[in-house]
Amino acid sequence: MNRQELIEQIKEKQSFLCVGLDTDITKIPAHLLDEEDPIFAFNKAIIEATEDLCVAYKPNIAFYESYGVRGWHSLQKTWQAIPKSCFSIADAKRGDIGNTSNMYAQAFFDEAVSGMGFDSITIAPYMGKDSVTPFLDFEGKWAIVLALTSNSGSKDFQNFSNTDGKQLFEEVIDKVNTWGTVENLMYVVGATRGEAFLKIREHAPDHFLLVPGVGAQGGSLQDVCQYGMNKDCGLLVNSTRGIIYASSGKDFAERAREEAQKLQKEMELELIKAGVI
Ligand SMILES: O=C(O)c1cc(=O)[nH]c(=O)n1[C@@H]1O[C@H](COP(=O)(O)O)[C@@H](O)[C@H]1O
Repeated sequence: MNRQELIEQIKEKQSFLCVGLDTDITKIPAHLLDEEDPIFAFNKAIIEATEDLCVAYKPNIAFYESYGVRGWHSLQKTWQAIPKSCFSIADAKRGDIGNTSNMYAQAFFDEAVSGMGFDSITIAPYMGKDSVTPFLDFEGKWAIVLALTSNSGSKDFQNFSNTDGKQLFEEVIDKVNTWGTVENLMYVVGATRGEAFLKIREHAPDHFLLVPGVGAQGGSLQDVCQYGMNKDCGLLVNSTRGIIYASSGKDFAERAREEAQKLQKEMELELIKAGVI
């Protein structure tokens, strides 16, 4: 999916919600455990219940690879079940020397080889240019680079500053900007970082930002929008546990839909407030 198509989806659905699919077999409703592939059965039900309310899905790869071959199967079926009108994110946080990054890109982007063709992948940029550009070389695909993350450990490195006061996450964005464009690069900025979005927008005014951390991690959607929204919206706000584990009973999909709908309604107001729709 390209940038224009993503913006159109946001306007049409009046939503910039990304539903995280971090599916933990110990947390899914007991009745699904009788299914041949409980993780996929859960994901399929969540996707069917939320696809008109969100514009993206983000399976976190750890929740699949931890089950070995069975997990990769569930992931592949989940990717196939994501509607083509939704942006798909392989949250894999990869990045290695160039030829290895190229193999990671193939694993998540090249359907003919791996059976999966995600639109995008999350990337840890610590190894620098040759670890990121192999993902950007895939036509029509996106690299979503970690900039300022939502977790408490983010300050260990990301806020490190040089003598001019420029922080590492700012340097990351300035440098990575020179490797790609607003058409194939996004940045991860945690919803828990509030006013830091002002600084992020100084460095990346037009890029889309993937924003995890609302819901279970307590980030504020209103703050994110106040400081981070641009004229095209420019935000994909993720919630995972707050949606997919809203209920552990037979009503899990309906309850997930209710939680997604609450966020969609709030997002609609923010899009109107910012003049995007
Ligand atoms: O790259 C990510 O998606 C990510 C970056 C970040 O800074 N913080 C963060 O929580 N995430 C991911 O976003 C999801 C958040 O899930 P919830 O806290 O349950 O909404 C998880 O899959 C995390 O791995």
